Amino acid sequence: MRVRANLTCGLGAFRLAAELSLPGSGVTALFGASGSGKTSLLRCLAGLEPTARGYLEVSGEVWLDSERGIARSTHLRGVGLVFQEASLFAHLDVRRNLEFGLQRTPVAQRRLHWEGALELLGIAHLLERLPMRLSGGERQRVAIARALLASPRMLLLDEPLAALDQPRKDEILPYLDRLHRELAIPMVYVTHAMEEVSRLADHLVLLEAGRVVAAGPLSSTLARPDLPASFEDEIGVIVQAVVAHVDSQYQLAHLSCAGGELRVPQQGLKPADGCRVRIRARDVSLTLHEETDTSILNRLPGVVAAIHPSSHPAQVLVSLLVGELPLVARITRLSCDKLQLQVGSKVWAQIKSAALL
Ligand SMILES: Nc1ncnc2c1ncn2[C@@H]1O[C@H](COP(=O)(O)OP(=O)(O)OP(=O)(O)O)[C@@H](O)[C@H]1O
Repeated sequence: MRVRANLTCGLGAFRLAAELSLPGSGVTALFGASGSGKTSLLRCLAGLEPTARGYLEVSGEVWLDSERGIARSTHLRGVGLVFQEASLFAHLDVRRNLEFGLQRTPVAQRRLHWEGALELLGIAHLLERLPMRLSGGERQRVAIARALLASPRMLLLDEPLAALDQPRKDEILPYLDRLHRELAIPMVYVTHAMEEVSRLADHLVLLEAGRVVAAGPLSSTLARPDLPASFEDEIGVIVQAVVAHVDSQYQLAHLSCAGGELRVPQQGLKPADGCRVRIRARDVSLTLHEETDTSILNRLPGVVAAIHPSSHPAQVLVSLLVGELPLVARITRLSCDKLQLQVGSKVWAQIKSAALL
């Protein structure tokens, strides 16, 4: 199961040209600045863009092949769409909105059933409410459930959290996490919020001016030192970790990961919980010996794997291996020379900030 695409489309002066190979399940994030073409690409996948040309194959089915005159319409592609504003029918209660999703798919082709969708999105208690009596987060959960009840072959989400304030985002993110774990269909998630990408995505596509400038598994793509300058602040790694224990006196969670132990401010985690941590290159500094007289808690021994130029001539990006954990540090070229760093140098990575996602 894969998504293979080689798409172009022209919208006024803007031209999208995207070649992609995405996994057949899990979340692919389309990330890029405003106007980079994220929504246009999503619309091409959905069959909503009449100027789309090229080739698109999803899980072995050809949805678009301009050379062979194939252009499957949106409703035959079987995509679920969720937009920034939940487009529920205002005059229908939640139950009838959901039934609308369900009725779009014949019984024999239904893969997610009523109870399953209600449970997955935590909306069973909302069935009798009208959309105007739901919070923004609840509305989006209903919109996602409605899209899923149509048993789509691909779920496309266009900035589903962008219209929500932070508490509503925090309310809905755990449900998106569950979708991600429990659904076996590809999900494509458009956002310009790196926190959402880091938390939810398995695969990342970076777009700039209508082009794919990098694509691949989330952490290795973000760790690439050759990302265009506009993405340089995002360079770093996403670490998979497990809570080893929680220090209740200092409210720190001790996390075990491939590189050793990390300590991060506790956020309701329990021992054995899995979590993700984002460590940006700009938050990692290097020393030759372990510095113990420092406020920085997270200090890990590693070996320099590569040194790359950065988009600013004053800086370099140093790729490290801390045990089996790759890390990237952005330091000045001057410091790199002063510490005489080279491939194989032993260093201590000081992590100034590790964001729990
Ligand atoms: N129908 C249209 N006609 C002309 N230009 C369009 C049309 N739709 C989009 N564009 C242009 O195409 C470019 C890409 O737009 P798109 O919405 O795909 O970007 P985006 O990355 O999703 O941006 P944002 O994050 O702001 O939503 C923009 O410059 C936009 O102005």
